Amino acid sequence: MLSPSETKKSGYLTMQSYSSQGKLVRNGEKNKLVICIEGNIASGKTTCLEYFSKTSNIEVLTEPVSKWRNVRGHNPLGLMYQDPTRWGITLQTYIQLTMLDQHLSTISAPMRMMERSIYSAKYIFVENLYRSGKMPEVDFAVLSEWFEWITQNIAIPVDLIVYLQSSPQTCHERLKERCREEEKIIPLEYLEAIHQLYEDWLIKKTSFNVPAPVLVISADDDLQKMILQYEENREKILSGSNV
Ligand SMILES: Nc1ncnc2c1ncn2[C@@H]1O[C@H](COP(=O)(O)OP(=O)(O)O)[C@@H](O)[C@H]1O
Ligand SMILES: Cc1cn([C@H]2C[C@H](O)[C@@H](COP(=O)(O)O)O2)c(=O)[nH]c1=O
Repeated sequence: MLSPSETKKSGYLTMQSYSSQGKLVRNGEKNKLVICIEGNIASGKTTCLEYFSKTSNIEVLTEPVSKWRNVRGHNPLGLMYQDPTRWGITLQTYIQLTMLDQHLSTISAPMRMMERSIYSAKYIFVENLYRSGKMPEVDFAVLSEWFEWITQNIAIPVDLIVYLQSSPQTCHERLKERCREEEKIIPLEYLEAIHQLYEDWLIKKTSFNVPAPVLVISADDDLQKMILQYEENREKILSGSNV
């Protein structure tokens, strides 16, 4: 372990000190806001990020789905949808790594808006695989140990969660329209299960720790109305506040 005075440089990451909770923290980015856009599959997260990417002084990070579809020639996302019991751990281990990589990468602007988080990968998707009986207990235990080690030892600050709250039916329609090959077999029931986990986490707050205040935006509207909502909420989002 590094002592607080030691510095370890690992490319994009300079870990130099510990927080008051004893976690490794990055230096120099204390004043930068991190906003995570959360929501069901095809709820409109990427579209929302595209809209805000036109604002100056915001860095936008979309989910690294292309990596999940192609790691050294393999497609863990596709494999997971074909056989979740066999490949769920493979996909979720890789997603956890790539999300951690995004959280720890240097922020190039005063504010970062990113799609989902290491938290939703675990609290929504791993949880869903496990609860639906598609992830073996041992796989869930190993992923949970990894997640707990990461979140207990590394500071992963999030200032605001913007929850795009949409009905599973809307997401199902949009998902069919988007037509990602791997997702063609997703039934409405899958989106309903993901929706319920999101609601328990971010609205009822009865399942897992919520790492930041939550701003809820209803996302069933057409694109024009969504833009109006984004404008109505612009100030809150850009100041990292839900009030
Ligand atoms: N408000 C909206 N009304 C209609 N279609 C939308 C809306 N927002 C996004 N879409 C479309 O729905 C699909 C999923 O949107 P996307 O932004 O990729 O969702 P996510 O990133 O949450 O998975 C895309 O085809 C997108 O063009
Ligand atoms: C974070 C996360 C995502 N997935 C799957 C769900 C979707 O098929 C894609 C992400 O697409 P979206 O349109 O951005 O929602 O990846 C998963 O299976 N596990 C996860 O942890």
